Amino acid sequence: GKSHEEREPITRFKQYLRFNTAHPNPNYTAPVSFLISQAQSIGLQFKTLEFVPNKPILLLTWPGSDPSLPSILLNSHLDSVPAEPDKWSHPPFSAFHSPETGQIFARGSQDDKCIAIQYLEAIRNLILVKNFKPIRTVHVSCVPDEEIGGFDGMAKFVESNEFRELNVGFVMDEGQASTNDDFRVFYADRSPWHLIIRAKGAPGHGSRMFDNGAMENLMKSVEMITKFRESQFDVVKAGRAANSEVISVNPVYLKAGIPSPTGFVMNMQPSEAKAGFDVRLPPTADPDLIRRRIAEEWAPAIRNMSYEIIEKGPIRDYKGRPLMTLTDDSNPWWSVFKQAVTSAGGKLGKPEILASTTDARYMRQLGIPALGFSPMANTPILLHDHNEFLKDTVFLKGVEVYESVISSLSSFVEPSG
Ligand code: MET
Ligand SMILES: [Zn+2]
Ligand SMILES: [Zn+2]
Repeated sequence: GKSHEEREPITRFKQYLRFNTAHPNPNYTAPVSFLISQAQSIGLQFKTLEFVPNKPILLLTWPGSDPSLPSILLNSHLDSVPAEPDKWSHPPFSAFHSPETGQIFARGSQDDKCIAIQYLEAIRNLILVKNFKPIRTVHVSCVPDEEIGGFDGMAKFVESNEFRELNVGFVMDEGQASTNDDFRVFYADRSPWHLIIRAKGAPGHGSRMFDNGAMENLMKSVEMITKFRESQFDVVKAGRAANSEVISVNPVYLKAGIPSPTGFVMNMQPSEAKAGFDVRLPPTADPDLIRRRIAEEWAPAIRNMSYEIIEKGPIRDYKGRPLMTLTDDSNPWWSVFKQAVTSAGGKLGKPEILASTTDARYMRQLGIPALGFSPMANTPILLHDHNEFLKDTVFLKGVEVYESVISSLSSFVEPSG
């Protein structure tokens, strides 16, 4: 059996997982109070910033001995995507802990409540057990609304004086689980667009065949988009690129038809139809090419189509460069990070582009190097999925890895001269 001490980090993880932070109505107040009480018990400084009412940003600070050096920021988000409880084997905010397998089931267990608690547990051990003193100041930020684009969260934070005053030199943010022994590390995210295409057309009797109906117009577009999607996916299936290195265009909704009390009117062809797509662009993709394709092929005005592209955040940094952090010897942070993972007994896979998107893009936009990392090896990738879980042993190993990473990053002083 495990000692009481060993179980405590798990207890705190489960407590944090039990706050219902799912959109569209995430509870931010309770988890922020909980994290503040954790920070107080370790002796960290804390403050909350509210750039938008009821969207708190929690900032915890562990002052370094040389506050003139750029600081380290460890970021995570407070919010979660929704869950469909009926489709889960345990309620998504119960943090059910299986005594047989050690799996802890909860929405947010992988994405990304694990890292918030791991950061704090690692810092707790460094302060209370190892009596470690950082040279650089270490900040932990817990931000709202990442899952809906971060506009009222990280996007506001990075524009603030409070952020500038932190003088952040290097950022760690969330990554993704690994299904093998290696940990994964991410140097860039794909940029998300929401694409909505609308078709208009002649209405008519359900029995009639005619040209240019709204459904026909929309479905022609859906076919073309499907072909494009297949062309990208074929590159992945042929092993010539990773999922995250191609452009994905996935249909997420279809809306058409004339509602009736029992469903839809079946003998009328509607005059309007629309479809929504989640589009993700790798950092080096040319957004203008895809914009042109949308205008000319996917939603051409000549087929009575219109469209809306909602760009969810920046795609280039302040100098117009793709949002990427270097993972070679020219970036000293990379070497320090890599060495720290290795010395904790971890193995790192080849640095990757993240298929999804994180708040790290807002900091990369400022030119600050940021790596995505969630130390979960031998774990199925369950973010945004049913029955999201993390094993207790994997969680605890992650705490050890962060102890090494945080102590190394905060001790790193660039050789002078
Ligand atoms: C609309 S921004 C997207 C944020 C979310 N983490 C995702 O990758 O889907
Ligand atoms: Zn996340
Ligand atoms: Zn997510």
